[in-house]
Amino acid sequence: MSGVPSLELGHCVAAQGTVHLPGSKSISNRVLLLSALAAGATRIDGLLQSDDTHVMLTALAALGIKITTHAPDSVSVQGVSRFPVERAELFMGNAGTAIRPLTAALAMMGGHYSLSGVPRMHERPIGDLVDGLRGMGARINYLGQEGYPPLHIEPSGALSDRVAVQGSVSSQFLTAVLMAAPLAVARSSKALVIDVVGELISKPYIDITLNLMARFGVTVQRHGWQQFVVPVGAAYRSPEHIYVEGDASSASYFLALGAIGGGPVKIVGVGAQSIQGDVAFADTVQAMGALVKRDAASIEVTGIQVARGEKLKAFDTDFNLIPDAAMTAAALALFADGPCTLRNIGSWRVKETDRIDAMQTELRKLGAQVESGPDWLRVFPIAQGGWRDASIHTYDDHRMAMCFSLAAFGQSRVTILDPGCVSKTFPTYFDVYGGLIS
Ligand SMILES: O=C(O)C1=C[C@@H](OP(=O)(O)O)[C@@H](O)[C@H](O)C1
Ligand SMILES: C=C(OP(=O)(O)O)C(=O)O
Repeated sequence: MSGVPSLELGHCVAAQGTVHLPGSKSISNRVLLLSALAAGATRIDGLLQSDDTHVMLTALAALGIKITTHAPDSVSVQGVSRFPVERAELFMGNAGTAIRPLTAALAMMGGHYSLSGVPRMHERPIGDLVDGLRGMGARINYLGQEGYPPLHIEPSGALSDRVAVQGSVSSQFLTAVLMAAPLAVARSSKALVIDVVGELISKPYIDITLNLMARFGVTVQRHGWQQFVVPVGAAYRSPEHIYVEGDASSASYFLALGAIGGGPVKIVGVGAQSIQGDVAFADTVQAMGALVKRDAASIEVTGIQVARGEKLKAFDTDFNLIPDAAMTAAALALFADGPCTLRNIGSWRVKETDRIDAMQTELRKLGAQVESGPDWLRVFPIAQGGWRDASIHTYDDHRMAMCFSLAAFGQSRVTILDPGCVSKTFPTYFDVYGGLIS
């Protein structure tokens, strides 16, 4: 798909089949970094192969980490207590899960590093993380605009045993400090107390972080969402083998396809035992009227209304806990029986693009009435005869491309521009999609 300027989607009436999900982006990038910082070697299977994991793998290799590839989705990482390479310029693409945790780890480890990304990455805030790290003694300078990458990191003196991190712009700042914390604990021989300032968003991603840190031998003491303590003696130990479960955000497109395309669509790789918050998107499609069956590691959706010629039920929902899968709900709203409101999604404005503006602009092209505010979006379904043919801009945002593939179930001709942008998290998305629809 890479390099293809556009993809015209045929009109679809049905979706049915089984999808084997690619590995979770959030888990893959966390596990890669934790393996690099752990005593011993870790074999990782089910690793996501995409732009976001590619930049993390490339950065770790540039830092001197030994990575052996067994198969495209299987690597072994030899952990270190200090990165062997003490001077490096690292390119982080547009991967929030790479640049933010690596910034914290590099700031606490010593060495001279610069981190940069694609132009959009230089518009995505990192100031709250840098302020927190500077507050504990790290030396970080901005190479461009204050508050945004690119950054330069220098070795610091003693690090304090207390750090405050703002949680209201991105949970990735807290994740970054948590994952790097054992490095600070090792240097100071004191527990590290992390205070969260402001209302923490996207909380389930912190659960992923704590779960994986525990699998690498570090148990964080947690006081609600306000304070986290990483104890004296905390040090990562390899669990030897980690299997990465399927990506729950990627699952959302297929859950939605099952709902609007009749199904059954079975998604293998995430299920009731998933550690990812985005599996809760199955509750959204269920509340909209689809039939959902959950097993430990799979979910099956049947769009029972489609057979009855009914529409999906409208919703008015706070999506703060699942900001990525929430975009799929905005696309599903086109097929609802009334206006659908997505609330508490302000973080959309600082992701791959301003997703509130982008969604509004592109949904309107199809004929939908859309309203929005600083942190909300309301989508009115498109009535019979109201659909318009449209070329959908994707703003280099993988989720825009994947969400708008659902519009092929409407009554217009839909063309996705720059479909290759799905390579950020799901390079084979349109092949998998093509195998389900008819
Ligand atoms: O920690 C993570 O793996 C992620 C956290 C979320 O970001 P925010 O915390 O910025 O909402 C999410 O949108 C992103 O795709 C992945
Ligand atoms: C926000 C996203 O990515 P990132 O990890 O770059 O923040 C996303 O994948 O929707």
